[in-house]
Amino acid sequence: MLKLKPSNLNQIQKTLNIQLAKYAKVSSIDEKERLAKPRSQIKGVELLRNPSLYKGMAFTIDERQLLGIHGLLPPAVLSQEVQCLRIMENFRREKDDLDRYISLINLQYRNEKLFYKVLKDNLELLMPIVYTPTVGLACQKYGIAFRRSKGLFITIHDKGHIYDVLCNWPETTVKAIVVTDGQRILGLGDLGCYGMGIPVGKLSLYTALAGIYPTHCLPIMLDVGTNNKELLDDPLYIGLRQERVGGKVYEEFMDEFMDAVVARFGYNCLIQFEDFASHNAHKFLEKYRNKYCMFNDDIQGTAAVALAGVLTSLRVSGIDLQDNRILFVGAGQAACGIAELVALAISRKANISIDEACERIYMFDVDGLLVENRPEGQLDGPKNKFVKTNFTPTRDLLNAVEQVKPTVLIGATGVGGIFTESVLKKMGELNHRPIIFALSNPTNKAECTAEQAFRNTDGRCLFSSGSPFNPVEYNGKTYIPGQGNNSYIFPGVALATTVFQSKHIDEEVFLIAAESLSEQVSEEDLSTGRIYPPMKQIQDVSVKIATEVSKYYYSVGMASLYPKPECLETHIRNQLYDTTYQSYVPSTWSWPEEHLKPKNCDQSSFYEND
Ligand SMILES: NC(=O)C1=CN([C@@H]2O[C@H](COP(=O)(O)OP(=O)(O)OC[C@H]3O[C@@H](n4cnc5c(N)ncnc54)[C@H](OP(=O)(O)O)[C@@H]3O)[C@@H](O)[C@H]2O)C=CC1
Ligand SMILES: CC(=O)C(=O)O
Ligand SMILES: [Mg+2]
Repeated sequence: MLKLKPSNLNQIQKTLNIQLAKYAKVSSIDEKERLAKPRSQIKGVELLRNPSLYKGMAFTIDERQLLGIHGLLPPAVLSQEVQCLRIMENFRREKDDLDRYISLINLQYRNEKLFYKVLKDNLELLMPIVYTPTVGLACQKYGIAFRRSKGLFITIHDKGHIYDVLCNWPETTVKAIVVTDGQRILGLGDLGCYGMGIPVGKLSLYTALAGIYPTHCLPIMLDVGTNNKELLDDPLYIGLRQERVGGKVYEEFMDEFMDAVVARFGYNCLIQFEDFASHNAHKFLEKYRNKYCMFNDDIQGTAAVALAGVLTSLRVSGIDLQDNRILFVGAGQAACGIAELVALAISRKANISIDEACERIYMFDVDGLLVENRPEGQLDGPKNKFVKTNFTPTRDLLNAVEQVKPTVLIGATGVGGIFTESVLKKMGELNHRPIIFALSNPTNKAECTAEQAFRNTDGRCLFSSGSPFNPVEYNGKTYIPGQGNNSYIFPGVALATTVFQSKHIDEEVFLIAAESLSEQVSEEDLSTGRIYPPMKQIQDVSVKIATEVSKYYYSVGMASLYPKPECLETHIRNQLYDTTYQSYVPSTWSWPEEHLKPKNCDQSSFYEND
């Protein structure tokens, strides 16, 4: 019997390694292709139930035979383009937006590539369905809209076992999580477990607007109960039927969740906080921002999109940033987040302190203008730095506008119509080009409509809203309202963070994102009244934001991807999710025979007689 000499074993191994390394170089399958292949060779009916692999009638006859699904589909083979036509035809036939939402979400559950192809190709039409405003309606009606579970539901009763629940998620590579506890869903209040529509919707935009792989994204609902009585009585309610757990138990639950994510998916896993109640949003941001890779979209993402809108509008109004008076209506997480970032931008631009910058910023909350001597407790929290002296207390917004004489009016209250005709007219009287943002979502919570803003300011205002409005015809001119929504920011920030594996996201990132977004608004856009780039350019916008943010990550040593790619933008573009179907039939190359045998050695010398 022949036995290998141990010394020669090493040599064979070495030679083989070199050959295999060469081979691997030639045939290296990149991330995109690897993910597109049927994982673990999923076949048969299981393949038809896997949304990341499913292609519907686009499976070729060869694929159907090879994968054991021949006969399980109608005989015709359709291209993805024809499938898209069918989806859009059905979309038009649906009777209302909720039905359109349900059928699109069903498509996402069934065939991810087709869903994202259709969404990307029809962004202006479909964004208002998968995102605000319809996603708000869908959350309110989630018991009816619910078809199939998507994402993870972790309840307060899982406390002590959160890591185990995370281990039930089938994907091992999760790069981004959007998490909510459902307490402040858009401007709709506490929707408990029905709020899951928001993480699902936000992550759909991670893929559609920034090309982040859907398999890398995980929506999570932290169900700690709900204080919404209607939901507790709703027979279709999908969550825990109990009041919200708060206090120490809730905080311990959150701490355990953050640590469990790191243990399961690593320090680089990005955690986007979404639609928590204001006090919790601020508290968790302060507590976790330096310890985990996280950000709060309602505070920081919103801040960046609003600052970008202000910077762009100032190109038209011609007033330097530091010379503006900015009045916020609402002093919650969105308003305070924007105010703080604007203050940072002013202090940098004018070379003044943050306190001096805050002097240019005014706030009006449910109890009126933020002035000194309010009853105890009313001025606590981040709004405290914007309290003014020398102003008369008022609960009347028009009076507040008359006193402050703002050049910029920003609403983030969740109170529809609070910018009345007289408030808007006053803004028009005070300013040649008033800047008016009605940021509250969904549409019926907007502080005013686009039409009200343009009409009451003789078409002179620079307007944006959180939810989309149609173009407005006024005095023979068409005005295109901007959509001041954090969806212009979070996809690009998440793209840079996941591709270059930053372990933290600091405030500078949102300043950079805001500047980058503003710079991408062309003079042509401005001439039509747009203060944000058109929605159809948004994937490109996200890549450019990601490029600027990644330059910053490398400049301060926050990136973990080394060696640093030569061109950051090209590297980002190479990572993007591709919605075209991949072929599942093996390509025709064969393993080259000569790579299997060790070269330049006499094989007989490897053996010795037993
Ligand atoms: N466009 C976008 O990208 C985003 C939009 N939003 C929208 O902004 C809105 C607010 O969200 P958020 O900041 O998180 O909510 P919060 O609950 O944190 O803040 C709401 C604020 O509005 C104030 N308010 C309520 N009623 C009135 C009133 N009648 N007059 C004046 N102020 C009032 C509240 O006052 P008090 O503090 O005294 O209670 C509070 O300061 C929501 O509709 C949300 O959808 C949020 C994030 C992003
Ligand atoms: C857009 C968004 O994040 C919100 O309205 O809460
Ligand atoms: Mg939100």
